[in-house]
Amino acid sequence: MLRICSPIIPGQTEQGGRSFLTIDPRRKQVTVHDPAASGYITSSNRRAAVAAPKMFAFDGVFSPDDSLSEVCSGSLSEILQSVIGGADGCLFSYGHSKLGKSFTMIGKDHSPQTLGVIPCAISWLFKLISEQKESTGARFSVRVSAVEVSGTQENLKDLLFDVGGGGEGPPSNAVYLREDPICGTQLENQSELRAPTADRAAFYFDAALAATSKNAEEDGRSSHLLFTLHVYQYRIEKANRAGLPGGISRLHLIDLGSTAKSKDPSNASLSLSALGNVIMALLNGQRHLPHR
Ligand SMILES: Nc1ncnc2c1ncn2[C@@H]1O[C@H](COP(=O)(O)OP(=O)(O)OP(=O)(O)O)[C@@H](O)[C@H]1O
Repeated sequence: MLRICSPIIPGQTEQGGRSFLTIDPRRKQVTVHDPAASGYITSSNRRAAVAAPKMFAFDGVFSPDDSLSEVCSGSLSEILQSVIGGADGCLFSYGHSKLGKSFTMIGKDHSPQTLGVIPCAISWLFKLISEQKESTGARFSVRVSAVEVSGTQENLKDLLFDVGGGGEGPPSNAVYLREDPICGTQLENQSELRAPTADRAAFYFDAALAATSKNAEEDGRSSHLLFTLHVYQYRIEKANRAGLPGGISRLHLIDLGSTAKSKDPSNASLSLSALGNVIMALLNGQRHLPHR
Protein backbone atom coordinates (compact mmCIF):
# COMPACT_ATOMS: atom_id res chain seq x y z
CA MET A 1 0.00 0.00 0.00
CA LEU A 2 1.16 3.51 -0.73
CA ARG A 3 0.42 6.72 1.16
CA ILE A 4 1.39 9.87 -0.68
CA CYS A 5 2.28 12.68 1.66
CA SER A 6 0.99 16.19 1.34
CA PRO A 7 2.91 18.24 -1.26
CA ILE A 8 3.63 20.79 1.43
CA ILE A 9 5.31 19.47 4.55
CA PRO A 10 7.13 21.49 7.19
CA GLY A 11 10.41 22.91 5.85
CA GLN A 12 9.61 22.21 2.21
CA THR A 13 7.86 24.19 -0.49
CA GLU A 14 5.77 23.02 -3.39
CA GLN A 15 7.74 22.86 -6.64
CA GLY A 16 5.85 25.35 -8.78
CA GLY A 17 2.54 23.70 -7.91
CA ARG A 18 3.13 20.87 -10.42
CA SER A 19 3.27 17.23 -9.52
CA PHE A 20 5.05 14.41 -11.34
CA LEU A 21 2.58 11.87 -9.91
CA THR A 22 -0.89 10.96 -11.14
CA ILE A 23 -2.98 9.00 -8.66
CA ASP A 24 -5.84 6.72 -9.64
CA PRO A 25 -7.31 5.61 -6.27
CA ARG A 26 -10.04 3.48 -7.90
CA ARG A 27 -7.55 1.36 -9.85
CA LYS A 28 -5.00 1.67 -7.01
CA GLN A 29 -2.42 2.90 -9.48
CA VAL A 30 0.17 5.63 -9.49
CA THR A 31 1.83 6.97 -12.62
CA VAL A 32 5.21 8.65 -12.35
CA HIS A 33 5.95 11.15 -15.09
CA ASP A 34 9.41 12.28 -16.10
CA PRO A 35 10.01 15.48 -14.10
CA ALA A 36 11.28 17.10 -17.32
CA ALA A 37 7.87 16.56 -18.89
CA SER A 38 5.97 17.93 -15.89
CA GLY A 39 8.19 20.99 -15.58
CA TYR A 40 9.38 19.80 -12.15
CA ILE A 41 13.03 20.49 -12.92
CA THR A 42 14.62 23.64 -14.25
CA SER A 43 15.67 24.14 -17.84
CA SER A 44 19.35 24.08 -16.81
CA ASN A 45 19.26 20.40 -15.80
CA ARG A 46 16.51 19.30 -18.20
CA ARG A 47 17.41 16.25 -20.22
CA ALA A 48 17.00 16.21 -23.97
CA ALA A 49 14.78 13.10 -24.09
CA VAL A 50 11.67 12.71 -21.94
CA ALA A 51 11.15 9.20 -20.52
CA ALA A 52 7.78 7.46 -20.89
CA PRO A 53 5.53 7.55 -17.80
CA LYS A 54 5.86 4.53 -15.50
CA MET A 55 2.81 2.99 -13.86
CA PHE A 56 2.80 1.15 -10.53
CA ALA A 57 -0.09 -0.83 -9.02
CA PHE A 58 -0.64 -1.33 -5.28
CA ASP A 59 -3.11 -3.06 -2.94
CA GLY A 60 -4.17 0.40 -1.83
CA VAL A 61 -3.26 3.99 -2.69
CA PHE A 62 -3.99 6.89 -0.35
CA SER A 63 -3.75 10.42 -1.67
CA PRO A 64 -2.85 13.46 0.46
CA ASP A 65 -6.60 14.24 0.61
CA ASP A 66 -7.42 10.91 2.28
CA SER A 67 -7.98 11.22 6.00
CA LEU A 68 -6.09 9.19 8.56
CA SER A 69 -9.28 7.25 9.35
CA GLU A 70 -9.52 6.22 5.66
CA VAL A 71 -5.89 5.03 5.80
CA CYS A 72 -6.66 3.09 9.00
CA SER A 73 -9.75 1.34 7.63
CA GLY A 74 -8.08 0.62 4.27
CA SER A 75 -4.99 -0.90 5.84
CA LEU A 76 -6.31 -2.60 8.98
CA SER A 77 -9.62 -4.29 8.12
CA GLU A 78 -8.24 -7.46 6.52
CA ILE A 79 -5.26 -7.87 8.80
CA LEU A 80 -7.40 -7.64 11.96
CA GLN A 81 -9.80 -10.28 10.63
CA SER A 82 -6.80 -12.56 9.97
CA VAL A 83 -5.40 -12.07 13.47
CA ILE A 84 -8.79 -12.92 15.01
CA GLY A 85 -8.83 -15.94 12.69
CA GLY A 86 -5.56 -17.14 14.23
CA ALA A 87 -2.94 -15.91 11.73
CA ASP A 88 -0.06 -13.56 12.51
CA GLY A 89 -0.22 -10.11 10.94
CA CYS A 90 2.29 -7.33 10.42
CA LEU A 91 1.78 -3.76 9.32
CA PHE A 92 4.75 -1.42 9.03
CA SER A 93 5.34 2.04 7.64
CA TYR A 94 8.47 2.79 5.68
CA GLY A 95 9.63 5.67 3.57
CA HIS A 96 11.85 8.68 3.39
CA SER A 97 12.53 11.01 6.27
CA LYS A 98 9.87 13.34 7.68
CA LEU A 99 7.10 12.26 5.33
CA GLY A 100 4.63 11.34 8.07
CA LYS A 101 5.36 7.68 8.89
CA SER A 102 5.03 8.24 12.65
CA PHE A 103 2.08 10.56 12.04
CA THR A 104 0.36 7.70 10.18
CA MET A 105 1.20 4.98 12.71
CA ILE A 106 0.79 6.93 15.95
CA GLY A 107 -1.45 9.88 15.08
CA LYS A 108 -1.30 13.30 16.60
CA ASP A 109 -3.68 13.53 19.54
CA HIS A 110 -6.71 11.70 20.82
CA SER A 111 -9.23 13.24 18.40
CA PRO A 112 -10.88 10.67 16.08
CA GLN A 113 -9.64 12.56 12.97
CA THR A 114 -5.98 12.18 13.91
CA LEU A 115 -6.03 8.75 15.48
CA GLY A 116 -3.13 6.76 14.02
CA VAL A 117 -3.02 3.17 12.82
CA ILE A 118 -1.82 1.71 16.14
CA PRO A 119 -4.51 3.29 18.39
CA CYS A 120 -7.13 2.34 15.78
CA ALA A 121 -5.84 -1.24 15.66
CA ILE A 122 -6.13 -1.50 19.46
CA SER A 123 -9.68 -0.19 19.49
CA TRP A 124 -10.88 -2.29 16.54
CA LEU A 125 -9.16 -5.47 17.74
CA PHE A 126 -11.02 -5.37 21.06
CA LYS A 127 -14.28 -4.61 19.23
CA LEU A 128 -13.78 -7.66 17.00
CA ILE A 129 -12.88 -9.79 20.02
CA SER A 130 -16.10 -8.89 21.77
CA GLU A 131 -18.10 -9.69 18.59
CA GLN A 132 -16.27 -12.99 18.26
CA LYS A 133 -16.96 -13.85 21.92
CA GLU A 134 -20.66 -13.18 21.34
CA SER A 135 -20.90 -15.27 18.20
CA THR A 136 -18.62 -18.25 18.98
CA GLY A 137 -18.21 -18.23 22.75
CA ALA A 138 -14.42 -18.28 22.33
CA ARG A 139 -12.36 -16.73 25.11
CA PHE A 140 -9.52 -14.30 24.46
CA SER A 141 -6.60 -12.92 26.37
CA VAL A 142 -4.55 -10.04 24.94
CA ARG A 143 -1.01 -9.15 25.90
CA VAL A 144 1.06 -6.22 24.73
CA SER A 145 4.78 -5.77 24.12
CA ALA A 146 6.78 -2.80 22.82
CA VAL A 147 10.44 -2.66 21.81
CA GLU A 148 12.56 0.15 20.40
CA VAL A 149 15.55 -0.35 18.09
CA SER A 150 17.81 2.68 18.16
CA GLY A 151 21.26 4.01 17.35
CA THR A 152 23.95 2.79 14.98
CA GLN A 153 24.44 -0.22 17.27
CA GLU A 154 20.73 -1.08 16.86
CA ASN A 155 20.21 -1.34 20.62
CA LEU A 156 17.03 -3.10 21.72
CA LYS A 157 15.04 -1.57 24.56
CA ASP A 158 11.99 -2.95 26.34
CA LEU A 159 9.64 0.06 26.38
CA LEU A 160 7.26 -1.54 28.89
CA PHE A 161 9.87 -2.55 31.46
CA ASP A 162 9.19 0.42 33.77
CA VAL A 163 5.40 0.28 33.54
CA GLY A 164 5.46 -3.51 34.07
CA GLY A 165 7.14 -2.77 37.41
CA GLY A 166 8.96 -6.12 37.43
CA GLY A 167 5.73 -7.86 38.53
CA GLU A 168 4.48 -9.28 35.23
CA GLY A 169 7.60 -8.43 33.26
CA PRO A 170 11.11 -9.88 32.92
CA PRO A 171 13.82 -9.31 35.58
CA SER A 172 15.86 -6.94 33.37
CA ASN A 173 15.15 -4.59 30.46
CA ALA A 174 17.70 -6.32 28.21
CA VAL A 175 15.99 -7.53 25.04
CA TYR A 176 17.99 -9.74 22.74
CA LEU A 177 17.65 -11.75 19.55
CA ARG A 178 17.54 -15.53 19.58
CA GLU A 179 17.80 -17.82 16.58
CA ASP A 180 15.06 -20.42 16.69
CA PRO A 181 15.56 -23.39 14.34
CA ILE A 182 11.84 -23.44 13.45
CA CYS A 183 10.57 -19.86 13.89
CA GLY A 184 13.73 -18.01 12.79
CA THR A 185 14.98 -14.89 14.58
CA GLN A 186 12.94 -14.15 17.71
CA LEU A 187 12.90 -11.27 20.18
CA GLU A 188 13.58 -12.57 23.65
CA ASN A 189 12.91 -11.24 27.15
CA GLN A 190 10.62 -8.28 26.38
CA SER A 191 7.72 -7.55 28.76
CA GLU A 192 4.36 -8.96 27.66
CA LEU A 193 1.73 -7.23 29.76
CA ARG A 194 -1.87 -8.40 30.07
CA ALA A 195 -4.38 -5.95 28.62
CA PRO A 196 -7.94 -6.99 29.51
CA THR A 197 -9.43 -3.91 27.84
CA ALA A 198 -8.68 -1.58 24.93
CA ASP A 199 -8.11 1.23 27.43
CA ARG A 200 -5.42 -0.81 29.18
CA ALA A 201 -3.71 -1.61 25.85
CA ALA A 202 -3.88 2.09 24.89
CA PHE A 203 -2.38 2.99 28.27
CA TYR A 204 0.55 0.63 27.59
CA PHE A 205 0.97 2.14 24.11
CA ASP A 206 1.17 5.66 25.61
CA ALA A 207 3.65 4.38 28.22
CA ALA A 208 5.77 2.83 25.46
CA LEU A 209 5.81 6.12 23.52
CA ALA A 210 6.81 7.99 26.67
CA ALA A 211 9.70 5.54 27.18
CA THR A 212 11.15 5.93 23.67
CA SER A 213 14.61 7.50 23.54
CA LYS A 214 14.47 11.23 23.06
CA ASN A 215 16.86 12.53 20.40
CA ALA A 216 17.26 8.95 19.19
CA GLU A 217 18.29 10.08 15.73
CA GLU A 218 21.94 9.19 15.26
CA ASP A 219 23.87 9.54 12.00
CA GLY A 220 20.60 10.20 10.18
CA ARG A 221 19.12 6.97 11.54
CA SER A 222 15.90 7.42 13.49
CA SER A 223 14.68 4.73 15.88
CA HIS A 224 12.18 1.98 15.11
CA LEU A 225 9.13 1.15 17.24
CA LEU A 226 7.82 -2.43 17.35
CA PHE A 227 4.43 -2.65 19.07
CA THR A 228 2.85 -6.10 19.28
CA LEU A 229 -0.59 -7.29 20.33
CA HIS A 230 -0.44 -10.99 21.31
CA VAL A 231 -3.88 -12.58 21.02
CA TYR A 232 -4.42 -15.86 22.91
CA GLN A 233 -7.60 -17.77 22.07
CA TYR A 234 -9.33 -20.50 24.03
CA ARG A 235 -12.26 -22.58 22.97
CA ILE A 236 -14.75 -23.48 25.68
CA GLU A 237 -15.82 -27.13 25.69
CA LYS A 238 -19.61 -27.11 26.19
CA ALA A 239 -19.70 -30.54 27.91
CA ASN A 240 -17.36 -29.78 30.82
CA ARG A 241 -16.90 -26.00 30.30
CA ALA A 242 -13.13 -26.46 30.32
CA GLY A 243 -10.97 -24.08 28.29
CA LEU A 244 -9.00 -25.66 25.45
CA PRO A 245 -6.00 -23.85 24.06
CA GLY A 246 -6.94 -22.44 20.66
CA GLY A 247 -3.61 -20.90 19.72
CA ILE A 248 -1.87 -17.57 19.66
CA SER A 249 -1.67 -14.96 16.93
CA ARG A 250 0.26 -11.73 16.91
CA LEU A 251 -0.33 -8.37 15.32
CA HIS A 252 2.97 -6.53 14.84
CA LEU A 253 2.61 -2.78 14.23
CA ILE A 254 5.92 -1.21 13.29
CA ASP A 255 6.99 2.37 12.75
CA LEU A 256 10.30 1.99 10.92
CA GLY A 257 12.56 5.02 11.15
CA SER A 258 14.24 6.38 8.08
CA THR A 259 17.90 6.30 7.11
CA ALA A 260 17.70 8.84 4.32
CA LYS A 261 20.29 11.28 5.59
CA SER A 262 22.86 8.73 6.71
CA LYS A 263 26.51 8.94 5.68
CA ASP A 264 27.08 5.44 7.05
CA PRO A 265 27.24 2.83 4.24
CA SER A 266 26.02 0.13 6.65
CA ASN A 267 22.66 1.95 6.67
CA ALA A 268 22.20 0.71 3.12
CA SER A 269 20.88 -2.50 4.73
CA LEU A 270 17.68 -0.58 5.46
CA SER A 271 17.16 0.85 1.99
CA LEU A 272 13.74 0.36 0.40
CA SER A 273 15.13 -2.08 -2.16
CA ALA A 274 16.93 -4.12 0.56
CA LEU A 275 13.68 -4.32 2.52
CA GLY A 276 11.88 -5.38 -0.67
CA ASN A 277 14.41 -8.21 -1.14
CA VAL A 278 13.75 -9.48 2.41
CA ILE A 279 9.96 -9.38 1.90
CA MET A 280 10.25 -11.25 -1.42
CA ALA A 281 12.49 -13.85 0.25
CA LEU A 282 9.93 -14.32 3.04
CA LEU A 283 7.08 -14.67 0.53
CA ASN A 284 9.10 -17.21 -1.45
CA GLY A 285 9.85 -19.20 1.72
CA GLN A 286 13.61 -18.78 1.35
CA ARG A 287 15.56 -20.30 4.23
CA HIS A 288 18.21 -17.58 4.23
CA LEU A 289 17.06 -14.00 4.21
CA PRO A 290 19.22 -11.39 2.45
CA HIS A 291 19.96 -9.24 5.49
CA ARG A 292 22.93 -8.95 7.77
N1 LIG B 1 -0.73 14.22 7.00
C1 LIG B 1 -0.18 15.09 7.86
N2 LIG B 1 -0.91 16.12 8.35
C2 LIG B 1 -0.37 16.99 9.24
N3 LIG B 1 0.89 16.93 9.68
C3 LIG B 1 1.67 15.95 9.24
C4 LIG B 1 1.18 14.97 8.30
N4 LIG B 1 2.17 14.10 8.03
C5 LIG B 1 3.23 14.52 8.76
N5 LIG B 1 2.93 15.61 9.48
C6 LIG B 1 3.85 16.33 10.37
O1 LIG B 1 5.14 16.36 9.73
C7 LIG B 1 6.18 16.15 10.70
C8 LIG B 1 7.03 14.93 10.31
O2 LIG B 1 6.19 13.79 10.37
P1 LIG B 1 6.69 12.41 11.02
O3 LIG B 1 7.50 12.63 12.26
O4 LIG B 1 5.48 11.55 11.14
O5 LIG B 1 7.65 11.90 9.86
P2 LIG B 1 8.48 10.54 9.82
O6 LIG B 1 8.41 10.10 8.40
O7 LIG B 1 7.99 9.59 10.85
O8 LIG B 1 9.91 11.08 10.22
P3 LIG B 1 11.26 10.20 10.50
O9 LIG B 1 11.82 9.95 9.15
O10 LIG B 1 12.08 11.13 11.33
O11 LIG B 1 10.87 8.93 11.23
C9 LIG B 1 5.50 15.99 12.07
O12 LIG B 1 5.51 17.22 12.73
C10 LIG B 1 4.07 15.58 11.72
O13 LIG B 1 3.14 16.00 12.71
